[in-house]
Amino acid sequence: MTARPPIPVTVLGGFLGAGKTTLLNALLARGDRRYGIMVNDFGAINIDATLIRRRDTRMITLTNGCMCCGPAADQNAALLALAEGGDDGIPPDQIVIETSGVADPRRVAQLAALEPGLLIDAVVVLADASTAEGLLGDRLVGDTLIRQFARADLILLTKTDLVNPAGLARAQAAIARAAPGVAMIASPASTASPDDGGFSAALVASGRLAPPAGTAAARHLPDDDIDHQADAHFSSWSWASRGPVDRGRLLATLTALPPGVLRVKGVLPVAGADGRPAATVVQMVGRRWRLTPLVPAVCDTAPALGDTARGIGHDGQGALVLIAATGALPAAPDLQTMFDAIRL
Ligand SMILES: Nc1nc2c(ncn2[C@@H]2O[C@H](COP(=O)(O)OP(=O)(O)OP(=O)(O)O)[C@@H](O)[C@H]2O)c(=O)[nH]1
Repeated sequence: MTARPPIPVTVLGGFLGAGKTTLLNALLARGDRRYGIMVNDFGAINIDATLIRRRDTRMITLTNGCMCCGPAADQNAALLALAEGGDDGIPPDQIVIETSGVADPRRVAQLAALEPGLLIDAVVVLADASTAEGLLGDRLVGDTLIRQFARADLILLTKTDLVNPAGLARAQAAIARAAPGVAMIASPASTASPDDGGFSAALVASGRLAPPAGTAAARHLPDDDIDHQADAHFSSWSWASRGPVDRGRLLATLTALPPGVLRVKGVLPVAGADGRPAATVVQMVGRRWRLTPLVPAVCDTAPALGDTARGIGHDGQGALVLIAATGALPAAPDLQTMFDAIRL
């Protein structure tokens, strides 16, 4: 009997809204490999589980907290379930772990590496070219980004379409100062895109989604460099719409949020001028927001294990998660009042 070769595991990290789910969707859209996906989201509801368009893909979701600080047993039990394959028992060709935007992806990789059947092939950390410089210098969140970048095998600059060449050069310089010696690639702005099939797809197709040879194993920093309390620096608040919401009031509410709110994401039944609600993905990264129709996940396989987001986007169900540095999130009753007022 021949021993089964270890399954390669790619850990996808990067700060809140850097583009991890977009990249993952581009990867899945290629349909060339059998992926096992593990998604960890920060907040009480795993919105990413709804946004990942999986096809013939086994997915496990872990919600809340930071995977790197949560119980290793939970993460590794989930990974083992993925590695065993679905009902057909066929193991995936590759496992991709999307960490939450506040996690230390290297720590996630270190825990996964404890499993004998798995082989870490890369910790890939995404950097939003339009926000990286500012966030790296931010008193509240800068350390989280520095740690993520410094412990990466490869840094991918996303959103290069949103910056001019000088802005891109500043972002690259700031990241290089935070993570000296870590390989970094950016796509030409012409191929960057907010949608799947843009930057991420071009990157995946180019075969560059792997670290230069020899760097993957080299970046094992001492354990005391790990911030085990990363998730304590961030707070989240979630809201269930329980019915349709008004588009105009939603936008007014999003733009009225204080700048300390770093990330808003969710799926809501949004009613436009004709009054008919449509399941809509709500994305806000910093001050930049985007509403797009929900593309239903293609689920040829069993529902995601641990999927707390099932039902969201259907039957008038909607939910939003807000994330901010601890102390920067408005009081829960105030948020509740603001968002309750957008209901139809
Ligand atoms: N302009 C532009 N927008 C992008 C790009 N990549 C992603 N986005 C947008 O950025 C927003 C956040 O993208 P996600 O892929 O959800 O980011 P994420 O890292 O998974 O977010 P979290 O899981 O909350 O940390 C979405 O509105 C995307 O459409 C890009 O290359 N250019």
